[in-house]
Amino acid sequence: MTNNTEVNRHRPDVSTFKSEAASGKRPEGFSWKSRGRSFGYAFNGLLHAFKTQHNMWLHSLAAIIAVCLGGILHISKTQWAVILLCIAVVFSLEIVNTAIESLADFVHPQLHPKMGLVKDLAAGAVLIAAVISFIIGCLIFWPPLWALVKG
Ligand SMILES: Nc1ncnc2c1ncn2[C@@H]1O[C@H](COP(=O)(O)OP(=O)(O)OP(=O)(O)O)[C@@H](O)[C@H]1O
Repeated sequence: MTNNTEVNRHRPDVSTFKSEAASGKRPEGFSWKSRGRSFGYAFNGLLHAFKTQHNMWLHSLAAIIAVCLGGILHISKTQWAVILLCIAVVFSLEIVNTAIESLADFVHPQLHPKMGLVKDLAAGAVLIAAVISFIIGCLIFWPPLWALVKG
């Protein structure tokens, strides 16, 4: 369940957005300023997910372990690419899951079987990515780790 106080604390200041909308400035053409602002909003979402989602901490721990093992075991460039892709997919899906949870809580704060199913489905997507990533990690790290242990 998403904490509303946390949501409000990290929500971007939308006054600029509102004033632009009111003055009919939006949609605007390309500008580095608006791209920078857009990047700021995305970064804000990331920060919110890291601060409020305990699963993000677990994913971070797993990612740090994987990166350390990759460095220690000198895995190949292709293996690095696969590991980094796994990390990106798990983090991205967790953030999408958080977005769906927030939306569900906002649209329908009361308990409803459909809302429960929506959240279960989003959580299922994260679970698949995390389990498959774990298996990929084992496939990549186990052989060199075993060789290191055996001496
Ligand atoms: N509004 C709701 N109606 C019905 N069932 C719900 C509702 N909200 C949550 N649930 C059920 O409770 C489960 C957990 O929901 P919650 O929002 O706490 O997600 P979580 O992933 O466990 O929490 P967190 O985001 O803190 O890790 C859902 O997967 C769903 O089965």
